[in-house]
Amino acid sequence: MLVGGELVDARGGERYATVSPSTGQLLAQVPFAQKSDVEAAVEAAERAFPLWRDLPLSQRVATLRRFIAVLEANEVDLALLDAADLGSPFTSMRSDVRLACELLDYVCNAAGEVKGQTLPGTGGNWHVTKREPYGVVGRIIPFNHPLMFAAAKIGAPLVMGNTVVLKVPDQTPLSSLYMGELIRSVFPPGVINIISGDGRTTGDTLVRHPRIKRIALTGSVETGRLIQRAAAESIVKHVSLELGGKNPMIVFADADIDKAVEGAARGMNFHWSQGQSCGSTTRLFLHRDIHDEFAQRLKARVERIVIGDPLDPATEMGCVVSKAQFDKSLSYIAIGLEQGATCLTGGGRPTGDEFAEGHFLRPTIFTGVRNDMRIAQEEIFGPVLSVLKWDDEETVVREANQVDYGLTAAVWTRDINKAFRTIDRLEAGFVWINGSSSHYKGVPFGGYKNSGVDSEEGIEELYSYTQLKTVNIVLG
Ligand SMILES: NC(=O)c1ccc[n+]([C@@H]2O[C@H](COP(=O)([O-])OP(=O)(O)OC[C@H]3O[C@@H](n4cnc5c(N)ncnc54)[C@H](O)[C@@H]3O)[C@@H](O)[C@H]2O)c1
Ligand SMILES: O=S(=O)(O)c1ccc(CO)cc1
Repeated sequence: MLVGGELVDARGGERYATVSPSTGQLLAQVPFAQKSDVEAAVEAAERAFPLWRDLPLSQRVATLRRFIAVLEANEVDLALLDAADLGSPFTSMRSDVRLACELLDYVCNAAGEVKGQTLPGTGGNWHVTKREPYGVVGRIIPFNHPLMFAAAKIGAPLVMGNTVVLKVPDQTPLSSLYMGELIRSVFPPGVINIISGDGRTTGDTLVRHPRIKRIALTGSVETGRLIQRAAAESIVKHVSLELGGKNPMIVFADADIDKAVEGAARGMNFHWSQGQSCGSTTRLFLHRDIHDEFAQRLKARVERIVIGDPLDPATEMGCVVSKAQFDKSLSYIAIGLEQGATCLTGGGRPTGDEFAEGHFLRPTIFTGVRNDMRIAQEEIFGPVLSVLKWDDEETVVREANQVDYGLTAAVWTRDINKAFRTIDRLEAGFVWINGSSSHYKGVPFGGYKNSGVDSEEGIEELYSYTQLKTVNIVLG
């Protein structure tokens, strides 16, 4: 782990194993941070804060640019670690490193735009606002894009003058820990501290720390709720949450079917993450007139996806991260069948000896899904797509909204009026018209309803790592 500029183990020597999801082999024993280790990381971040805060913005940006250069120079090694630890394809993990660099580049460019205001004077006085960092920020990330989240999600708090304690994902810690080694000399000691461990001890200690006012989680709804409660039991905190989704993609009969079929396959992120993406469009609403043809074309499309060894550059889809995630997908496949849906393709492990040991699953499509079925309501976080048939606009919008989540949504039509009418009524924070899956540089991403609080990736994220101070200059 990286604490106060030093590479350290847990003080008591506690470690846990991380295992390859594609072969079952032990990859490494990594430090398991206990309460005293979290305390040490927070103290190191506190010590580093005044100097880092007082650096001119241009110097903080220059430091982040050196960080980007280190990531770029180590793209292959970082991507290999993620492919081995997570099971996603090496080529996708290389693009994750590049995405992290792009997101960091945006943060560097946008930082100068985070400004205070001058307000109309009262009685000759001046009133100005300024933005100040919080101090130590606790940043907690999930398993599905390990390096990308570890690198990109520390950019905004750091550039705004905070120091950070980053808690890396339990299942996929290797690339984040290696990143700690690589950036040890880039940042002054204690500005960025990187700790590994679990949620219950390591994450919870960080969340409850009485001198951390600002906590940010990317993770599940369940963890988001636990964190809101734990934070509130400690002190009053600013908690931002990027959580799960059960995202609808609505295809009208007039849509460009070729593009929409590709959009549905890409929207599931079979290629990028085996469906383990919060923004995946996992509920596909097909208009009755195109339903059968569309479903058949989508089946043919996903059956062409090359499943294989995550380390092989030719692989398009790897395996899911753990036995728990594998079993969860299989149990939802069983539930889908039990509740009367039809498995159009997939439904289990691919055949072949090379798939016997790993957590490999075929892309799975269910048709005949009703909105009240569990596979239409609950986040599976695996390669399982639910297809629902629709007739009238009002019903499809109602059903699209009839879930507890509200992260992304997609609408496919050639009619701009239909498109806007529909997106205006969809309860989701990030909506595509004739698109899916993509994030765009500088464009905010965040959820409605149980999918989160606040947004990231746009200027609002930078503001969210500052607190507002109003200064009254009394002249009268
Ligand atoms: N909205 C987004 O941008 C986004 C992006 C990726 C993943 N996700 C969501 O993340 C989930 C999958 O990732 P996961 O399984 O790693 O999520 P998770 O919620 O189980 O874990 C996320 C992180 O929280 C930590 N954690 C767990 N319990 C904690 C606690 N009580 N206190 C403090 N920290 C705790 C974990 O150790 C881990 O580092 C899915 O629900 C997915 O939708 C959301
Ligand atoms: O794959 S997802 O989890 O949906 C995801 C979330 C955020 C970003 C960029 O920050 C990329 C992918």
